[in-house]
Amino acid sequence: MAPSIAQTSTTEVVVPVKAAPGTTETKARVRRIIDEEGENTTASYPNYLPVYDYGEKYPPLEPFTHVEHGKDADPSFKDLLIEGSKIQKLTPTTGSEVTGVQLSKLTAAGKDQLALLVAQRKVVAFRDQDFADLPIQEALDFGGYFGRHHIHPTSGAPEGYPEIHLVHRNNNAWELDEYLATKNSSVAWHSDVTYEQQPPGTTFLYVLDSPEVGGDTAFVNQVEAYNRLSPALKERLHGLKAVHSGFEQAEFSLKRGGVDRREPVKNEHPLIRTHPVTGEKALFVNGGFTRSIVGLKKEESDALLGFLLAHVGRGIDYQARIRWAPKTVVVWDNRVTAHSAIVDWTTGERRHLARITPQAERPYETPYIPQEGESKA
Ligand SMILES: O=C(O)CCC(=O)C(=O)O
Ligand SMILES: [Fe+2]
Repeated sequence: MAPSIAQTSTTEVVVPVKAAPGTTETKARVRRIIDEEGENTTASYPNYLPVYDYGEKYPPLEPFTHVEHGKDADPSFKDLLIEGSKIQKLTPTTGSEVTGVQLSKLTAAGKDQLALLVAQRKVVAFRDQDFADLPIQEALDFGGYFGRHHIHPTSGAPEGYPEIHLVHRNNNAWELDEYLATKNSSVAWHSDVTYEQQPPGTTFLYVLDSPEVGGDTAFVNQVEAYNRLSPALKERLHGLKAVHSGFEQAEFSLKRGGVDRREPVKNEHPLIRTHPVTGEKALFVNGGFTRSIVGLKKEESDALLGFLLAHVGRGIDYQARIRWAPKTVVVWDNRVTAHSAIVDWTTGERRHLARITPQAERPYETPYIPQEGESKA
């Protein structure tokens, strides 16, 4: 029977392993899903099937200077939204869909404009892309323009390309049942790997296989989530920091027999972060990794964080939901959004996506300034 991939509480992928990790033979440590499916795998992109290398251990990430290309961008978008292309808003505040643009053909100016457009719209779906058909290294070279590649500590990757994070399920039905036995919903809002000191910015997810119906991805706009707060609460939240932790993800992975390729870390980030390109402020908390608010007692922290996460989670009036048509590449700004897979298909169809995750600046905040019409009282 084909293996199934279990989902962590943060929707990151964990390997299903039958053998204990940490054996000494290097060869035995590498488990390749295609080996288990056999050469007759029905994956459209077998080169993207996940490999988990138990032998690999990476040193801690070093700080680096992030170059934010969105700052250099021409706001006319003339090198991105070229003649014949079409852009359409998905909702008034959040998300756009573009046709008639081939991302892989963009010039440097076009890529700068891509970073700007994504910062403004938060998430943009590009249809009819050749991305998945490129050699994996070319896709990585493209993504590397936007920042240093993040290598995920626990997820599977295509063989030889640890910079690619994979989402892969091919026998969803029982897994969803198992998941829903203890949870009411599969929705798990998160921003990616925010436990890192420099979490990702402009991020790419492209589809390799997807169910005919279902398995969409939802994105919520955390600038809008911030804007909706009262001036009094905004002012109070400024200056506060929250702890973001990767320990639970690592623990979960190991418990399931998966890998942990780097020692887990915690980092403190401002609760309200400023986007370096738009100057917008965003509520920077997420259910995947934000654990507590620094300086508050436990009950206070739990209550405030609980309110903020519930606020983001019910923001259907500032979300966009992307349907994965074949050859779609979704680009989003992880600094100002959270997202969740929607695990709603029970047909056993394969869902297989690849993520390229350039890291960005260390989150920073700028002081609270009342918006026009806002008074603190
Ligand atoms: O499966 C999805 O729709 C989203 C997966 C995810 O959270 C990610 O790749 O960052
Ligand atoms: Fe994610």
